[in-house]
Amino acid sequence: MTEPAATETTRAAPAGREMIRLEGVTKRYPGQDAPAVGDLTLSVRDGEIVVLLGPSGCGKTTTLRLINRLIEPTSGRILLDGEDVTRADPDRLRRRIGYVIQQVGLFPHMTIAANVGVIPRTLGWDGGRVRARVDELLDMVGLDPGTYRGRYPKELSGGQQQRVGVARALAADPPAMLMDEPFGALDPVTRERLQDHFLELQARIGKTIVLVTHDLDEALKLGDRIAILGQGARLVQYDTPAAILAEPADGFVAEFVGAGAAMRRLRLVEVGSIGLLPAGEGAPAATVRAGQSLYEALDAMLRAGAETATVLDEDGRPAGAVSWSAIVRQTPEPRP
Ligand SMILES: Nc1ncnc2c1ncn2[C@@H]1O[C@H](COP(=O)(O)OP(=O)(O)OP(=O)(O)O)[C@@H](O)[C@H]1O
Repeated sequence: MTEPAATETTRAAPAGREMIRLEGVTKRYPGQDAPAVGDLTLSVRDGEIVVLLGPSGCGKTTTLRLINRLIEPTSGRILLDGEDVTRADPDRLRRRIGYVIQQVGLFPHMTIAANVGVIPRTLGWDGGRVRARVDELLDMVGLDPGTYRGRYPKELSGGQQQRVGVARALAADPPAMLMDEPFGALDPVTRERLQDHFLELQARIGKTIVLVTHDLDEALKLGDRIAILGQGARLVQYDTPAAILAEPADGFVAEFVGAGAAMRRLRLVEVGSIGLLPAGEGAPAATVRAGQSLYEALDAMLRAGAETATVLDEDGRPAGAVSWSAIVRQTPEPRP
């Protein structure tokens, strides 16, 4: 029996035009023998989230900061929407690229509204327009403008400050956004919630995003594509989360994705995308929605002590069933 090819729960990488391109980019810090970034070529398409993933010190942050020229390359070219920005005015460039960092970096003595409005004010927008934009942005990141506009950063939780950081980065509606460990400083529950919110937001605004993390699960969850970097920002593999888990390019990547790659892959495959069995009679012990992942189906089965789970369609009606053995067949061994 042939089953339809499984689809990923993550959004397919948009096939759009190239928005960011690094071309043979090298960065050598003074006094360092090896370059922090050595001859890196990387292309990011319009509207996709690319995650830079790799061990500590491999050059992720340096790569990110080269894109908005907080760090100047030793050699190579960086293109934004086809334009060589290596010689562009850095201030103008940074207005076209939002930047979000782990420590948020809000101005402590300024209200939330003033923080979010920094760039529009530098651009000379009038007061009314800045205010309207600030309220729109706070709303967009899930903070009630009436409640938060006049507060100071220290009066907000870490997660709320992070949302303000994102609002500020989006203020001038830049086509691209750079995010350096944006959820790194948050507790696990807040981090999960903000990641989900971030994906919902991105589904609406479709920015081109380069995000740095050293957390594999974060990379798998957020990335349309993941660039796995080795020392000196050597591009070891650049592919979708599912492809990286299924076919690690070499021993370095295999070790990085580690044991658990097959389990992690289950999170990326939708229940509804594998061939379903007919739904059984009577009340099901375990149920799962078609849009949930095989991981969640397995979890429901384990909790119910059942070997199958009934799959419900959007209206909550049984659409079929998924079995333990069908899930096992969907999970090929990663290549050694
Ligand atoms: N300003 C600097 N001067 C000299 N060397 C630097 C400077 N900044 C970074 N480096 C070196 O460049 C290399 C890459 O650093 P970078 O911060 O880009 O790595 P990273 O992958 O972001 O690391 P982490 O995950 O630990 O933040 C490291 O060896 C680091 O010590």
